[in-house]
Amino acid sequence: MLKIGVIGCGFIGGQICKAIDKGIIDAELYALCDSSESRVQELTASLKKYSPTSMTIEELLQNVDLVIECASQKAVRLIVPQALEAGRNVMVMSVGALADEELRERLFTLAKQNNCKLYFPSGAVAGIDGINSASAAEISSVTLTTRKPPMGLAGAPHVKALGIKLETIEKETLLFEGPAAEAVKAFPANVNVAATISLAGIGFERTKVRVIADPALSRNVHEITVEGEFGKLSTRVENLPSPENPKTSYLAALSAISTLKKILSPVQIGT
Ligand SMILES: NC(=O)C1=CN([C@@H]2O[C@H](COP(=O)(O)OP(=O)(O)OC[C@H]3O[C@@H](n4cnc5c(N)ncnc54)[C@H](O)[C@@H]3O)[C@@H](O)[C@H]2O)C=CC1
Ligand SMILES: O=C([O-])CC(=O)C(=O)O
Repeated sequence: MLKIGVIGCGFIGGQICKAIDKGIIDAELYALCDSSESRVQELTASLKKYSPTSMTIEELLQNVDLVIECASQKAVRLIVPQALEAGRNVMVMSVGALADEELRERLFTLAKQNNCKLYFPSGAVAGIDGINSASAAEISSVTLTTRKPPMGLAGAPHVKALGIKLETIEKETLLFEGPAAEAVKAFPANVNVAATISLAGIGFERTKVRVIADPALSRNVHEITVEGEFGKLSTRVENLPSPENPKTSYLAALSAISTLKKILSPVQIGT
């Protein structure tokens, strides 16, 4: 049975572990790692079937078949190269880290050299399947418009750097417009989806992103528009935010669970 190690025991990590524990994913939950040991202990206590071992990153990488990163972009830089060098397959949630071209090339090269798989779930958006298909021909433009309740953008470097007072925003306000390469640095915990879209489509420089704070919203809304030789594609999701971490949408955790099911299934549906 596939041995899984989860790095990051927050909302997404918790949902993945609970899905394995309930038997929704036919794999063994072997190890957990978090910079906060109390998070590991709380999550372990909530499980019924498995009692995964709390490990350091180095121990975890030596003991599992599949490493799941659901921690932070910083953690991707630290963990994923080591995991690939150790010959492990890796699922990455903090995809924004791959806006760094040097890191991206290094990870893709290591995956190839070590015969490993790197998985990037669709996350909180719909339409990655269509972008994948469309990219088999020319794509001329890709735009992501992300709207979140203002406090769902709290702590973002862009918000801090510009001194934006999110609590005083009274109407829909455009906070950022620019390439995905800049968006994922400006909002590292809000638009990882822009990185996934860039990887699937036309890259981090040509993918355009708009981030809007809207006090009228209670959901995280992501709209994608793609034009190319295939025609035009538009998607819109209205995501319920996680009650534990309002920056993250529930769909993002479900996409990780769904990707795990796909990895384990002999039947593959969708691009
Ligand atoms: N690809 C996508 O569509 C989406 C990606 N994300 C990203 O996925 C990641 C996880 O999201 P959530 O579960 O909502 O976050 P969370 O904040 O609920 O949990 C993250 C956990 O990782 C731990 N952590 C952080 N850095 C670490 C490190 N270097 N080593 C070990 N543990 C570390 C934290 O202590 C925390 O327990 C975040 O980076 C988030 O931005 C979130 C939503 C959508
Ligand atoms: O969960 C979401 O709505 C999107 C998100 O935070 C991200 O892509 O980083």
